[in-house]
Amino acid sequence: MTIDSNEVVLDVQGLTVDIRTPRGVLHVVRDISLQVKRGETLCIVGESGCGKSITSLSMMGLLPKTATRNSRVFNFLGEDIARADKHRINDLRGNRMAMIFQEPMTALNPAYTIGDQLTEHYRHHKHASAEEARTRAVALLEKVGIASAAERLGQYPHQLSGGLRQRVMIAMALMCGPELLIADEPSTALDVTIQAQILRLLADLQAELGIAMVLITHDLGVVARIANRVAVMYAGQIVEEGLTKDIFASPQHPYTRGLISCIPIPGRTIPGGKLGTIPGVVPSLIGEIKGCAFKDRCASAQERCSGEIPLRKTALGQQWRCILEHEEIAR
Ligand SMILES: Nc1ncnc2c1ncn2[C@@H]1O[C@H](COP(=O)(O)OP(=O)(O)OP(=O)(O)O)[C@@H](O)[C@H]1O
Repeated sequence: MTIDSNEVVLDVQGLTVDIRTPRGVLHVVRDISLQVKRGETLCIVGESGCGKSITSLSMMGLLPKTATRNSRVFNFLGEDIARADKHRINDLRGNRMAMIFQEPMTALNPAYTIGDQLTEHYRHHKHASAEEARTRAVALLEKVGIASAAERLGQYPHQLSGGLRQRVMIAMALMCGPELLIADEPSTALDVTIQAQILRLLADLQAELGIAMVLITHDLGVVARIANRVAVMYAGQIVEEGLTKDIFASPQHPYTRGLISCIPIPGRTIPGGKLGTIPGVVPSLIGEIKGCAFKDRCASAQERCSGEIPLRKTALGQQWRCILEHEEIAR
């Protein structure tokens, strides 16, 4: 299929999300900007608790009631969805944008058959007959690699293995032909061989259908395998962003360097023969973070890291937030 790879499907500028809790307000997402183009996979990567899931839920309009979202720009296919009403968001969700969750059992209803769950949304959004919806459901189950698809329609989620349930979730997300697919740690709950199959399947479907995909992961190995671009999140901010090949070849932010040093890369010699770790924990998200959020864990931090942190860019579009010069950062 012909893909206009310059068409921006999702354009988010200056997104902030605060969550009210009994302990105080958590500033979970702090002024982030992201764009995803048609036919592209953007991976958002970072440690647990850095705001990846809340970022993805905000894109789908699925934030908890205790959350407040603000943004300068929040466009989906050129439409300002920050101002769209509930009815419009419901219409877009599941129809033109879809989400795959980490644990399919939380998204699948145990009381309904796979067939009912696959077809209900489609019939509602596409005004399709039961027969049309069934035909599409069988075709999609086959597409995601499920054998005896027609018979599977009559089964309940608990009758399927974890890997099959995740395939059903992917089929369900694709039923209405979405233009944006958001996958939040889609393979984390599965065992390693099934993980690889699910990621391969997602990558193949994304390429074949030309969908814009946002993949949330804490695993840089996953990023290396399927992302075109990567956004590294830390404490609610994007600290580095760029093409995957550039980020792996020349990571600029000390946090990105730390993450990369934690994974085995073929052909790389590891100093001392041991993979790295990043000591310390993510800072509290309550209150303001002065200067660089990573400074307390950064081996290269200096006094000026507590001041204003500039956004730097290469000519090729890689950007990062760090005040230190290249030669000041510990290798
Ligand atoms: N409903 C909620 N109420 C209160 N705090 C929340 C809620 N949802 C998320 N948080 C907090 O927001 C922060 C970011 O959470 P988020 O789930 O986005 O992180 P994450 O990077 O996706 O982590 P993980 O990889 O563990 O899912 C965390 O501190 C989390 O505890």
